[in-house]
Amino acid sequence: MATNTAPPPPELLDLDNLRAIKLLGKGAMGTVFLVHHKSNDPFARSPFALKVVEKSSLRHTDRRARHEISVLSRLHKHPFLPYLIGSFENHEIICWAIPFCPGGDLNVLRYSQNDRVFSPAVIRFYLAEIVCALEHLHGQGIVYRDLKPENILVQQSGHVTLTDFDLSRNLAPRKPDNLEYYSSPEEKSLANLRYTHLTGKFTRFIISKAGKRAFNNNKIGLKKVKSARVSPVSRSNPDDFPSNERSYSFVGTEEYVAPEIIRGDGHEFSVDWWALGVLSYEMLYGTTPFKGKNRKETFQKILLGRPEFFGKPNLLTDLIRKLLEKDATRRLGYRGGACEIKEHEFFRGLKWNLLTEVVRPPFLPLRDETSLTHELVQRESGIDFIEYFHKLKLPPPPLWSPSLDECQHNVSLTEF
Ligand SMILES: Nc1ncnc2c1ncn2[C@@H]1O[C@H](COP(=O)(O)OP(=O)(O)OP(=O)(O)O)[C@@H](O)[C@H]1O
Repeated sequence: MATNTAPPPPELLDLDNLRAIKLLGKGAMGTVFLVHHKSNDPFARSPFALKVVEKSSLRHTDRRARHEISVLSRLHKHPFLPYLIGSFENHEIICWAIPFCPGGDLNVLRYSQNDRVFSPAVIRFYLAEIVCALEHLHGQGIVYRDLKPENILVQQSGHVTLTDFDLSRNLAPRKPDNLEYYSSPEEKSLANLRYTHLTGKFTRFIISKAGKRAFNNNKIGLKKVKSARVSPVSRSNPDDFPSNERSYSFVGTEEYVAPEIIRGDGHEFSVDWWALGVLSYEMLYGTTPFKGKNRKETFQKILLGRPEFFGKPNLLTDLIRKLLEKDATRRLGYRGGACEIKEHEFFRGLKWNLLTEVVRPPFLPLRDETSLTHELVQRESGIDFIEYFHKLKLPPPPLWSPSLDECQHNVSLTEF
């Protein structure tokens, strides 16, 4: 799927020459603008998205931003992944430009459907593209760790793009003839140290009576969580273990987080296949499979609960069941990676190499945003980017339209 040509070096953005046309969104880490080059592209015919992260006293925000930039710089124009157009850093901000996706995200799109679910044919299309994107990431040694509908954007063409790589991690590729994972003693002791903080908070609620019973009677080799601690620091430096086979960080998004992340067993690429199972379930039924009343209950369900399926079993429910296997080593995709998932019967007959050629994906953005952007620029409704950014330090403008407010948003676990 990826092109073989090396990407051109990302340009150093000239902020004085950029103009913010509108605010695209705001996440926990950054603010995303639609911008254009004032001199090279005065009519904003090729606008792009600019993610701006304010530097703060918390050093890890800067690190996460730089990590995201470094991951993006490694993604060579894959059809379902963004690439780095350019970046800039000064004493106040770190920002980087990526291609603009005018179709919103899969969460908003799902909420716009009747019954707030997608048909199996639509699910098949989106899953196929996401599998290709994850395959490419895993091939680069990147585990994504934040797959959720909000992070799947729709391009003008109707094809998808994964976004938001600040939770991703570099892992050493799996050794094919050594499928069992053993971490080095050094890594384990370092991970234990890092856990000390986070697990303290986490285990206090996860080790409830039911949890204790499960941990004691575990059938799939659950490691007992030490009465310990778990550290938010784990998220702060994605490169602490540059060539690990596993990561011990506690990251992800509550309803999407894999059991092995909660258990603290160490995790690797198959956490993305678990999240793919959760995503498939949500697209099919309009709700995630392990949603509880609160975080504690959600995590207990992830560890102990079985996903409930409605109606007759079919190829899609079979795929979901195999992705939602709690034992990572038995999960679809663990041994054979993306190939194993592509070979599932649900995708039978799909021409993987022709996915990008699909000219009528299930949904196309209603209006060509480029012409809308052009109009905004003509009316001079754009604001100078630097000025706009400084104004953000004042009380922020409303970020979401009423229709967006209706949507539930899955928020990444940034800190524990
Ligand atoms: N390339 C893009 N094209 C269009 N909109 C985008 C693009 N990138 C991001 N957005 C919008 O900006 C919002 C925030 O972006 P993003 O999720 O990358 O920020 P974040 O701070 O990393 O978020 P998080 O809270 O998940 O860590 C997204 O939900 C999306 O609506």
